[in-house]
Amino acid sequence: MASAQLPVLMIIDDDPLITETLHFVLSKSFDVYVAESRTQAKSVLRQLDQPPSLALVDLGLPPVPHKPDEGFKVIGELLAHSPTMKILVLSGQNEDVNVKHALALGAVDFIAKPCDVERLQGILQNALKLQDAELEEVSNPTENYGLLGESQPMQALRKQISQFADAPFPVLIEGESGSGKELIASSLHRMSQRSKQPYLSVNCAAISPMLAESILFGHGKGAFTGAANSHTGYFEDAGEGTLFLDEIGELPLELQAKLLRVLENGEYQRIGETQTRKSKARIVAATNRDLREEVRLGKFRIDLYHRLSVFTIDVPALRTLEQDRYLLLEHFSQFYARETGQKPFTLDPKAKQRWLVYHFPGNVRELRNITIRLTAKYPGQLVNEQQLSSELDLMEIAESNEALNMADDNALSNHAHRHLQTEANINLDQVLKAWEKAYVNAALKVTHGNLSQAAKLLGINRTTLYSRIQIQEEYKE
Ligand SMILES: Nc1ncnc2c1ncn2[C@@H]1O[C@H](COP(=O)(O)OP(=O)(O)OP(=O)(O)O)[C@@H](O)[C@H]1O
Repeated sequence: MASAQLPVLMIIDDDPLITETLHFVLSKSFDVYVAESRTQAKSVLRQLDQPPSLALVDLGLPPVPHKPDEGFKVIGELLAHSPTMKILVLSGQNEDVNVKHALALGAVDFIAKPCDVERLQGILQNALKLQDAELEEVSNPTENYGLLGESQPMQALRKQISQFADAPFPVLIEGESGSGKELIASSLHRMSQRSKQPYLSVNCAAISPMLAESILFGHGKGAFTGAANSHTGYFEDAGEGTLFLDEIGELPLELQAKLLRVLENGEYQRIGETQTRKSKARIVAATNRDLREEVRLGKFRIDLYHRLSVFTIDVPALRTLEQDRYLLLEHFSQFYARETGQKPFTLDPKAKQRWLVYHFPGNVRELRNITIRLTAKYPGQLVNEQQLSSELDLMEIAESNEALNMADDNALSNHAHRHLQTEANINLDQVLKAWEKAYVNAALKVTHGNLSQAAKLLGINRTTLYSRIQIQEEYKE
């Protein structure tokens, strides 16, 4: 019998040998749920009363088990479902680039297969302990409601929060994953005159579309099969407090109409009842999608978008917060050292430089996770640039290539610098050939294979282009 007291752990892996063994061993300490694919994981999540505290995720999952893409998507979806979940990657596909990308997406750590079960137990217990400490920190934030940062965009953000806290309109919070939207929603509540009233948070991505209406608005007795008693919904439970609708872009279209009505006049009905009720709750919504684009695609109602977006808070991405990256590092390295009974690590000057130019695609959540790993690996030690780089996402190089301005010497040399730091065994000839090939192919694509035009585009003559293509072909063979 699964005990309600045990923390919930979800294992997502398509290898039955792994899932069965882990289920057997870990069931003593965890309430274990297993899924073999991303689709199955979603349906298991929807059946659970409370989100899992922990997840163990394989990267290569069906329908493309030889690639990490499904695993990457699972990480995003799990965090969308429950932002405080601790996700560990358990993977045989431990090429650096994959593992680091998974970490940047929000996983706390990775464990290479085959894994030592005892070590795994320890890692899971440790993640759980940190999660408890983090939840406690959020419920007891000291200054600024836990929102750290002194940079100009953070100061502007705080000002906006205090301006909007008591405004009689909903607030829409837009920002990348891990940038602090949930923290901002709770700050809006705590700063408002409603702070003594309930603060309820519902993740629209996490509720089944079938049950969403009942969850939000409640139902009357006998409203549908299985509705033995009447039930209040979130709007009712929130009373005069704040209702935070996270991932609002995921709300089914039919419910968007009902939400619009509540926003317009506060009115709603429980399913199966004719009595109209009034909600006095303040609505705060958040999204990491571009809602204007969702409107354009017909997935989000334009009238609802206009209602929600009267007051919009645009949360800055961590990479735009300059020295805050360092301030957050200091804060979290102290925090995790304290929580794990270790001495904090410190970055040496070069590592510090690297930290300050890193892109942080997963924002503050990624920063926290990097800090957790560095605390575990280098307690009380000085971390050098190479040690730090091996914790950072390599895919940023691929992305930064796109934004590279060839005319800008600095951008090029920064790019080269990062490339050298993050990839072992670079061969300059191969790098240059790869660039040449990319340009030649692009020119041929743009000109639909017309050699003369492609040569013109590239600023070389036709025969030179022809011989370069031949060299490339020979090189390929
Ligand atoms: N400015 C900040 N100061 C301190 N902690 C922060 C800050 N911003 C974010 N965090 C922390 O980073 C983590 C991610 O933040 P949060 O869950 O609020 O992000 P989010 O934008 O809601 O992400 P998602 O879209 O994935 O749900 C949390 O642990 C949060 O406490």
